[in-house]
Amino acid sequence: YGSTRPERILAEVKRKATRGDARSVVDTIDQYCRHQEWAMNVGDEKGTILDSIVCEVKPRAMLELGTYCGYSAVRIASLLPPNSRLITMEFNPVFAAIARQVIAWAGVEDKVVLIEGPSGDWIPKMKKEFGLTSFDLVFLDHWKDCYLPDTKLMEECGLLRTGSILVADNVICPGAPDYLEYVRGSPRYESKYFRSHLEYTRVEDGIEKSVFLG
Ligand SMILES: O=C(NCCCCc1cc2ccncc2s1)c1cc(-c2ccc(F)cc2)cc(O)c1O
Ligand SMILES: [Mg+2]
Repeated sequence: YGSTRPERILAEVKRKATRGDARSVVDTIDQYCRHQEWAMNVGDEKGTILDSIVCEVKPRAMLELGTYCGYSAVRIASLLPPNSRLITMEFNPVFAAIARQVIAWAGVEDKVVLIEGPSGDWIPKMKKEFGLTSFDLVFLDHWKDCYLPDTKLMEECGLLRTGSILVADNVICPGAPDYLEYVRGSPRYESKYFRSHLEYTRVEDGIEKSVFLG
């Protein structure tokens, strides 16, 4: 019977990573996905860029769109200051179920809230549901053609404040051309491209960091 790739990643984490050690969970997934089977985690190279931005911003309230197996949620949560929280959103219930277990194994479940469902449904509800005023940092790593509409929706719902930072994965591969054009062309954003590679490959990819100017 065929297990799914996320199930095989979880099995590897339970076999090789130390419970409660977020770093070992991240390293185990990177090793597995580099040497056994590729998977769409942000990965070690782009992950280091993400880490530096999380450490610089020290977000109290952070949103991740696209959880997958929980790799970046664990990476981010392990760097969050006390009393801060990552809300991570996953559309696919199979991915969400695996991610919950990966997040628990890493011992970061008290910093992470995983919500299931489509971003378009959730974004308008988030202020009320979570008693939020705005997000300090948003990591976009979900459907690439949703980056732009969801960014506009977050603006409309007042989830971004002057200084809120958007970090977008995969702006080259698979690519988010309409999103890039928007954040780079809009006077309401100050955008910067961090050149890197598609996770576990030599293919060019990159991360776009965009500061909302209000
Ligand atoms: O699609 C990607 N990631 C999104 C998965 C969609 C998950 C969603 C989450 C969610 C939450 C709320 N509302 C709606 C949605 S939809 C993705 C794909 C590649 C890639 C690159 C080269 C390839 F040859 C093949 C795949 C690499 C990456 O780093 C990715 O992130
Ligand atoms: Mg990605």
